[in-house]
Amino acid sequence: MHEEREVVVLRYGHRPGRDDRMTTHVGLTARALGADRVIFPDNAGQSAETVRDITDRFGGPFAVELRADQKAIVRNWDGVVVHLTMYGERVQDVEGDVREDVRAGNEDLLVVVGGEKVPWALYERADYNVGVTNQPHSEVAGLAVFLDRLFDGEELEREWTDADRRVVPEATGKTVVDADGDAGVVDADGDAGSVHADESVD
Ligand SMILES: C[S@@+](CC[C@H](N)C(=O)[O-])C[C@H]1O[C@@H](n2cnc3c(N)ncnc32)[C@H](O)[C@@H]1O
Repeated sequence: MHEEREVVVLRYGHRPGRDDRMTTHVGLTARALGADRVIFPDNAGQSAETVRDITDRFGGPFAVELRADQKAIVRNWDGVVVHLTMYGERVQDVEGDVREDVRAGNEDLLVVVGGEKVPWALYERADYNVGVTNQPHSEVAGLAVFLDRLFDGEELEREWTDADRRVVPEATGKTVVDADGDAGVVDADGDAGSVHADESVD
């Protein structure tokens, strides 16, 4: 369901230090699983840098924005707003309606994931409060399952543009090649060589 409509992930709230890794992973997951853009709070500059760096190396298109006005972004969003929360309606019950709303209205979609407590106004403004199970877990897991449901798995087939490097899927080993495919082998940090299971396992 991609076409020209934008799917944007908003990370609502960020505690520097404590949330750095989680916020970075929200961005990486948004990118890997088909969103067009992530918006981080403006105190999450380090996470933004990491996600941009991965996009430069492994491809896009994917945009990262830092914004101070989280409340206003949600309030003024011109399109559909989904808020992921353990208290929401079951994803399996509403995923079709969300897809239909986005398609029918040719609307952009904002997917909001929280960190610490989110304001009640977000529950009220959201067109859908969606639970990926009604059990407490993590924004990264919730986002991954929601995006995969939204795109019906099609995001797994996505092609990447402007990548420096590409992972070669294989049963065993860690091979990363130039994106052209033929200009030598690099490892994930950009050094020459490939890493196989007998040499190193992270
Ligand atoms: C540490 S949790 C906070 C849990 C919070 N009490 C809540 O409202 O979901 C941080 C974020 O993870 C996401 N999350 C946690 N459990 C979820 C679930 N079962 N379904 C969807 N999203 C979830 C929500 O976006 C939440 O804001």
